[in-house]
Order: sequence, then C-alpha cells, then structure tokens
Amino acid sequence: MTSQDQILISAKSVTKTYEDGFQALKGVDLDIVDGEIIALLGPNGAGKTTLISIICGIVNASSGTVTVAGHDIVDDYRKTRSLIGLVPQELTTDAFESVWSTVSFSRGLFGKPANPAHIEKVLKDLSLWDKKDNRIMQLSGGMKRRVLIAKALAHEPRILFLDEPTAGVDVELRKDMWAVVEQLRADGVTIILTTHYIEEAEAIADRIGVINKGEIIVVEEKAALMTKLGQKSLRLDLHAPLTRIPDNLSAFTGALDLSEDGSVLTYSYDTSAERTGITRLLAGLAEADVRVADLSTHQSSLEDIFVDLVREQA
Ligand SMILES: Nc1ncnc2c1ncn2[C@@H]1O[C@H](COP(=O)(O)OP(=O)(O)OP(=O)(O)O)[C@@H](O)[C@H]1O
Repeated sequence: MTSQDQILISAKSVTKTYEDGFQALKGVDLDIVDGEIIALLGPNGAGKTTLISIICGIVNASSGTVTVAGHDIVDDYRKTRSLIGLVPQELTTDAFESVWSTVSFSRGLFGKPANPAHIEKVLKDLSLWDKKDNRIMQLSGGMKRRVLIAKALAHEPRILFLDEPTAGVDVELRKDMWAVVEQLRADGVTIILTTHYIEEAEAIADRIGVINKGEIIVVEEKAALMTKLGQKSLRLDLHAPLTRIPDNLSAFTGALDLSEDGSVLTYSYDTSAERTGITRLLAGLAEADVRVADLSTHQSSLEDIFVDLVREQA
C-alpha cells in the first residue's frame, strides 16, 4: 500500500460477540484500497464471514466502526450497501426464475432504474448470455455460481465481496472464476475474497490478510509477504555424521542446524539478501574436512508461511 492509494473501506477496532457470548472478532483494523484484490485467508471459524457480513451490513458489530467510501456503514447503510455486491457462500437463488429475470430483479432491489444494457454486459462477461432464458434449476453448479456473481453485479457496485467463490468447484472452473475476477479488476471493481485455498490467494490477490481466531495477524502485499516471511533453506546430506557443528562455522550460528543423528546440516538464508553466505559455508565445510554427499534447496511457499503464522498464534 502506498500513500497515493485511496482507502475505500476502513474498519477500525471492530469486535463481534455473538449472543451466546462467543467472540468472533477481537478488534479488527483493516484498510482496503480502491481497485485492489485482497484475499482474506484463515482456518474455519476464524471470523472471515463475520467480518464480511459486518461490512455489508448484514451483521452488526459489537463495537468499532467501518466506513465505505467515507460513509459510515450504520449511519449511511443504504448508501454503503448500494456500493457493495456480495456473493454469498450458499446458493439461495429462486430456482424457477430465468437467469435474466433473477439478475434484473437483483438490480431493482437497490432501487436502481432498469438498465438492460448493463445486465446484458454482465451476463456476457460471465459467459451466461446464451443461458439468459434458462431457469436457474437447469444450470450446472458452476453456472449457478456465475449467476450469483451476476446478481451481485447487477446494481453496478464498486466493491465485490466473494465469500469462498471456488469452494468445491473443479480446477477448470476455478481457473475460469479467476479469469472473471481479473476482468472485474480491469473494470475497476475492488474485490475482497475469502478463501481456504492458498493457491487461490497466490494466483489472484494483490494483498493477503490472514485472520485467525478473530484477529488479523498479518496484512501484506503478496510479494512482500513471501519475501519477508518466506525463507529458503539449503539441505546438506553429509557423507559421515558429525557430533557437532565445526568451530570454524561459528559465524553461521543460528542459521545452521545439525539434525539429531548428525547426518544433515540445514542452512536457512534470506533470498533477498545480497549475499546468501552459501559460498562461505561450503568453503568452511571443505576447510573442516566435512564431505557433502548431496544437497538440495527448499523455498517456503505461501502455505508454509500461513501454517507457521497460524501455529505461532496457537
Ligand atoms: N450467529 C452466530 N452465533 C454464534 N456464533 C457464531 C454465529 N455465527 C458465527 N459464529 C461463530 O463465529 C466464529 C466465526 O465464524 P465465521 O463464519 O465468521 O468464520 P469463517 O472464518 O468465515 O469460517 P469458515 O471458513 O468456516 O466459513 C465461528 O466460531 C462460528 O461458529
């Protein structure tokens, strides 16, 4: 995020305690930039849907404030809701209606005058045009999901929330969905999606927020997150086990680890550093007469980073 970025949604100290006393959000601060795609990652029950529902005005926060384009979501509910399209996790579409009428009806719910040209564009963008007269019940699961997106876009929102858009869909359809999201971004729509699929966040998000147990534990540009928290490691399988790390390698203390049986040395290094230290390490090993039988490197994935973050908080 840079200082030129326009903040479109701003959540400050948002908490939510449900009636049964369960605290689903524990003080969430989150700024969402105009035009970005942000992915909210988190395990089941982390609070993702609760946060989205609060921003969309479906659930009331227990404390804290949220503004959308400068308007308070409670005081200016109608205004903020009209800026938002929400694609829910579950299909609750009227099965007997046609695609065209269901999507047009959604636009009417926001008090917007009919605009067949816009509905046509939305249906064409989502490859639903040739299905416009079909009843929803006649569509495949993937097409139904597209209808949900079309419904959410019918009133020309600036912001689109996608709650687990590709849960349970096959790989091909997932890629299709990603293409749809890319197209929407190109049209200037700000997109917030929740997902369990780390590869989904990796594929399409500009920024990634990780939510765990009602708290945002990290929000970063995807690339920065991967460089900052992603480490690379070099594994050296030794010819003969060592009892300890040789003294001449004391400069590497902390970054160098000897396995319990003494047969593997693991060196963690920072890929963004100018010098990785690998050459010095190998020279030091040769000097200490340690022979290397094999070596390999491992780059931590977003998945490793995510698992580490969530584990740290446990
Ligand atoms: N109406 C409710 N009353 C009580 N507790 C609730 C209610 N709705 C949600 N919760 C609890 O709040 C927590 C957060 O739920 P939420 O649906 O926001 O999580 P999530 O991150 O979206 O999870 P998932 O990935 O499973 O969809 C969960 O422990 C859930 O059981």
